[in-house]
Amino acid sequence: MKAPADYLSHLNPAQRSAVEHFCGPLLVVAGAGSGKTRTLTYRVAHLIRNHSVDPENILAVTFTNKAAREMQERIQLIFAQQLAEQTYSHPLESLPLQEQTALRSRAYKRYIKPLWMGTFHSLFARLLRFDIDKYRDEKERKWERNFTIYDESDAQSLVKNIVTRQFDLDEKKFDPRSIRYAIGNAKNLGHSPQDFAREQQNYRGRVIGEIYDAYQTRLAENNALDFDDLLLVPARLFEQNESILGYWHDRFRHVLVDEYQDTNRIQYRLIRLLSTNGEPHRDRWSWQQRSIFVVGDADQSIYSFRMADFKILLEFQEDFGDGLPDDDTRTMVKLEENYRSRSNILEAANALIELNTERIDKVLRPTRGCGATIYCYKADNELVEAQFVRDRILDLRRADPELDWGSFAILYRTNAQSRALEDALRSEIPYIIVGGLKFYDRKEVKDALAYLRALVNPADTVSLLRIINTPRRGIGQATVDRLVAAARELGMPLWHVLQDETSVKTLAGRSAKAVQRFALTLQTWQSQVTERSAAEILDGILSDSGYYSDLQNQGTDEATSRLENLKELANAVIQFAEENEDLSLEGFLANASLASDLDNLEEGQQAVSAMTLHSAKGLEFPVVFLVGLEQGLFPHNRAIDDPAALEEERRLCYVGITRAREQLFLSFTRERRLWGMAREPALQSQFLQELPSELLESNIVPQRLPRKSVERDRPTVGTVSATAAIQNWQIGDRVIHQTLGPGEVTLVMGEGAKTTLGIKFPGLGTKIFDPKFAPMRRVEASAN
Ligand SMILES: Nc1ncnc2c1ncn2[C@@H]1O[C@H](COP(=O)(O)OP(=O)(O)OP(=O)(O)O)[C@@H](O)[C@H]1O
Ligand SMILES: [Mg+2]
Repeated sequence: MKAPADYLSHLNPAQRSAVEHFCGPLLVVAGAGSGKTRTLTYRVAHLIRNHSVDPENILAVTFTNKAAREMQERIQLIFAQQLAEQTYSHPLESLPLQEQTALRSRAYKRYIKPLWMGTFHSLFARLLRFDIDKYRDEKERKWERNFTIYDESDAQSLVKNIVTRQFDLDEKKFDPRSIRYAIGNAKNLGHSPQDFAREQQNYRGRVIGEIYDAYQTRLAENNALDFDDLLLVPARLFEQNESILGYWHDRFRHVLVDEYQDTNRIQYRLIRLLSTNGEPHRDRWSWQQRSIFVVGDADQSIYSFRMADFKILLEFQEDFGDGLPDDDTRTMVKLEENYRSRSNILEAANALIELNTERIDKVLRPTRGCGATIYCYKADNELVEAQFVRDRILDLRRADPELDWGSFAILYRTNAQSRALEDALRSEIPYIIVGGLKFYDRKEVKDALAYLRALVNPADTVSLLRIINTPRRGIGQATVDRLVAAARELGMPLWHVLQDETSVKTLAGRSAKAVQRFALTLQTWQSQVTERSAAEILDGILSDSGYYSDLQNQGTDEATSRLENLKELANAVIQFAEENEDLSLEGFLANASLASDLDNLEEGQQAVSAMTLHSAKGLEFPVVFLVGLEQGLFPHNRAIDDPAALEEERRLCYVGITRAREQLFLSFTRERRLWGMAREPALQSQFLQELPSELLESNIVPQRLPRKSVERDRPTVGTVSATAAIQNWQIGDRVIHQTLGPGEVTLVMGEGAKTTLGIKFPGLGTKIFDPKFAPMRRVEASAN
């Protein structure tokens, strides 16, 4: 019998029961901040420590790479502490620093390294590195294990290339972005190009089907996968090949998933296949020595636009408990205490989410006392709003030295909102944009990665094309076109054509020389790929290709900053090698393609975090600013007339509020400049009105609408009587709508009781209403 583990004392009884549950399926459902992620983390430690599960047999899925790192650190600490007790009979913290480091490193090697812990994409990309060579797509095409991962912009440029060059279509009519989106959706539904084509009714759809088909061909030619493939290919592989599924099923005896409410159908398929080996029914016996453990909160489901479906969470018990005795407590644990937020913040969050109709009621009690009142600030415009945020951060820091920059988060609905905030913060406050300014999306970083990819996987024509004349080396577009055409004609990859003397000789003398020099530089470094470290190769290829000197010659501030970014990329290569004991370029490249936006946020980094609400999931901060609470912005314009979408926006607001531990600021503006247009009047978000007014303090004059007046579906701006509604509406009439604010009638259809109106709201476009039911009144009749 092992001594009880200390870490169990960090858990409440419900959390503990979830951690101690050994075999079979288990669902933990609970509201925000109730310790779901903590429970999952401790469970991994417990499986290893108490049930002697080999870490190799554990697959733990996190929502971000950062979350995976945090969990690993926590588990590493638990085992370092255990090793300290076993080896020295002393607590870890009492040992000399050197011993502590040695024990941590032993814990890392023994327990963390063999664990498979990460996002769906990173875990299944890793799995494909073992087995993708056994996969065949519907056209019997195959991929090699050194495949390249195309991120979104690579995928888009491939689509663009097909649209404009291969199909000779007008980019304006066949927008590569929306076609890539359609392909992504088809893939997420598991539809092949053939399935897709079969469903199309019109010409455009059929053309997109052909583009999809060509896109797949090009991916296969380039030995590349896009992000969707990282999940779709393993799912198909498992279904194609029983023995491969059998192997991984046997390997991952314990599967754990965080944020299960945002799982999509493909992710679900993977989890289900791995846990059940594809068998429809599992009895108690078949669950022996294995488990599936998921945690989630349907109220925080915010990724439906990426096909996430919280019904997957609601169906878990039926799904995995099928064949087991009908006993709720065996397959579900509820956590009902919130450890994160001050009670007043939690109360506001609970009151808001209760307005959603599509939800299951939950209990979420505070464990912490009341904190500072939530403050709601009305600003004149987005610049003043940004100044408010900056000034509050500075004030709070001055007042409380314990608050470091990392204690603050600024959350907004759309990425574009960050600019004004950045401008205000820049000179005085260190900040990072989580998810917006993607390091790996910067041009110079992408160029450098393309060089590296071309070295590792010369078949990767997309990367080759990106760098063939970057920096300019006299290989003009006409030359590139000829080379590409030659590659098609000869049926060989572009890379071979570049090295093929006969083809190169057909080019004009100067171009031919430039091509030869370029090919030679690549060849030289290619031959070093296995011998030198990734950092040396990066430095070497950027020097020899002339990339560095080109930037140095430019001498501008921008070029300097690009050089700094490339230096930072070299740091990333080195850091990756150290952390993963992996010196290979392939390893680094896979990691770089997957680097989630959230990776910009490092543990303990001294900076204010600014990010979209979507990126904030799972995180917590002592002080949170939730900005831009304006109707049309948040809730987003697209959601206002769609009840299901509006509920998702409300969940997003719930996620935002529940990120705050101590203090919450809300703000909105009177006017806002959006999408580079003139300033437009803005109206406060309905979510502000839905929060209990007694929990808020604000600078708003006149007073906020009393809470009672915002009960759903009850018009409150004026009383709309039947007679008032049946009036002679005319184009040009001015109205006030309860949530959308002032507007002007631009369209009148029908008459009397059957009138329908089109009303234009500044900044929101035209909306169609039945005046009998719309919560609005006429304030000024048209002069006509
Ligand atoms: N039993 C506990 N005792 C004290 N603190 C706890 C306990 N359980 C969790 N916490 C703390 O509460 C906070 C929230 O925990 P955690 O992030 O695991 O919640 P969560 O349910 O995953 O939240 P979210 O829904 O936002 O993902 C963390 O700071 C965590 O350390
Ligand atoms: Mg969590």
